[in-house]
Amino acid sequence: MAVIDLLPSILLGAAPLALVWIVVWLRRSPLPPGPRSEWKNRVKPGTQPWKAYKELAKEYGPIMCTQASFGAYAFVVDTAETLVELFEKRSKIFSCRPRWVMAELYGRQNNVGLMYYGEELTRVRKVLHRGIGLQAVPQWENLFEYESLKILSDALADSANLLSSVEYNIESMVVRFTYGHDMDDEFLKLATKVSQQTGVALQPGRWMVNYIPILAYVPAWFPGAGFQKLAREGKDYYFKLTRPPYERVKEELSRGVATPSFVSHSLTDMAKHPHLGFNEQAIMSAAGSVFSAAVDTTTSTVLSFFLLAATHPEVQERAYNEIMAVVGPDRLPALQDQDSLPYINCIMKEIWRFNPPVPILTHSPIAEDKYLGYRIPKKSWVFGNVWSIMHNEAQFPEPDKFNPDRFLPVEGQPMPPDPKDFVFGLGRRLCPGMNFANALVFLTISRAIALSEIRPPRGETLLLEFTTSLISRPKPFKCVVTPRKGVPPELLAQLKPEKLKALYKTI
Ligand code: HEM
Repeated sequence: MAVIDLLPSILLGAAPLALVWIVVWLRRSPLPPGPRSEWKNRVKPGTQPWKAYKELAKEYGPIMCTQASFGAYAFVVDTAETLVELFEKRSKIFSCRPRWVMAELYGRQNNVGLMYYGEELTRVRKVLHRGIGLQAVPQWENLFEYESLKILSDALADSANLLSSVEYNIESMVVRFTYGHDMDDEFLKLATKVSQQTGVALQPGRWMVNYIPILAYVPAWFPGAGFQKLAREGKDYYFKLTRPPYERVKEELSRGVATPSFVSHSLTDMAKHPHLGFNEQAIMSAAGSVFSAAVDTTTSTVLSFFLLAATHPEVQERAYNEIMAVVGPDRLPALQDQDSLPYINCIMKEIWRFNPPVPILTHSPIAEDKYLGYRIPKKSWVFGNVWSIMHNEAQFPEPDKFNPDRFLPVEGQPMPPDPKDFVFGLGRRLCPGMNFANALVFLTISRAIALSEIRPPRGETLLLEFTTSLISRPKPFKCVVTPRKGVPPELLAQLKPEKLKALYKTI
């Protein structure tokens, strides 16, 4: 019998199935409300999208569907409650990253920040937790001590170059911590190049392959497949940045001459504690991710401190008085003092609230889910608008005012949300370097206040403006850093190059 003769029976048999499918499809929950196609008119390129989303959320509510392109939906979450519900309470579902095929071709899936949810991510995050988590912080106390003093010493010596010196010092510290070596120019050039390339790979709307993943299989010689050549080049750069420094530590460790570092500790742990399940690829990925994750975010925080301190001298005075009352004039604040310095902690929270270094978190669900009766499809993009949550007028009155007092307890009044619960992310993607960053930022701020005064250049008014980028930081500004009057010379002497050199040797 010919197939054509069977066609009526096949169609008849398939009809009920098709009917069931159509009914299920029609009865699906709706998508959340949102501006859809109008979205592009409401979020102007080059302006901070987190502010536009905040305005849109006033019309559309705590979760809105902004756009859909090639079947991928994008949602923006605007309230603390919804973000905690999705990213933290349902973190089993919402802990993946959206698919960026171009970033995969660039080899960036080895970078933890972009890695998809799964076994490999769990393993790499375990390596990171052991190496940079809370229990690892005391081991690196001398590194933080050194770094906080070096940043201040350079700021006092040449405040005109504050922005570049802060960034350079943080870069050097991260390399020293990760591999136990001093950073050289070649590493810095490579890291800068890799970071630019990652930015290019992630550019929204630029790569057709992000929308039509099958294009990833088109060979490089095929007309129009120039992206393959770029991606190959990007992959080679990433390899050069992450493999040789790792191999060098491994080789030094085998000869017993490795300086303590994240990599040397992790390799030692792998050999001594097989039950941890570490492997070399996971250690190399973890180490290769630290630089990009740590430098921009920490630099943003320290620069925000200098800008906000310069524009708020009264905050510096109150913090100085607290340090004098708790620590006294004869020594510098140390990590152990943090819990006894509530006002300094309020300043840190307010800096992170005022300009969260990562204003928007990007997660993706591994399965379809429902929230408030709305459907959130699998693999969609879910943006957590941390900036908006940190500028919610109900919880943070006058949100555009820098006011550390808002975090001091007032009898009978509820405390506002702690910015640290949001600006470091949530759930299974929570920043593993949070305690590391906290230690460095606390020492840098408290020591800068104890030893110096930070002011705008004479006759100038500083603007509190921040960049529009994945990691937002203050726009270029100038401030003047001078030694505080009356500080005992022995304390200021700790900033001298020879003293710093001696401290560096103890790390
Ligand atoms: C003030 C400084 C910092 C801030 C504000 C910050 C913030 C963040 C945020 C928001 C995320 C994404 C979380 C999410 O998607 O939910 C993240 C991820 C990450 N951070 Fe940090 N971070 C800082 C410093 C550091 C430092 C010092 C390190 C390392 C020493 C570090 C290592 C990482 C890594 C490896 C990831 C990727 C984790 C993953 O995707 O699973 N961060 N950080």
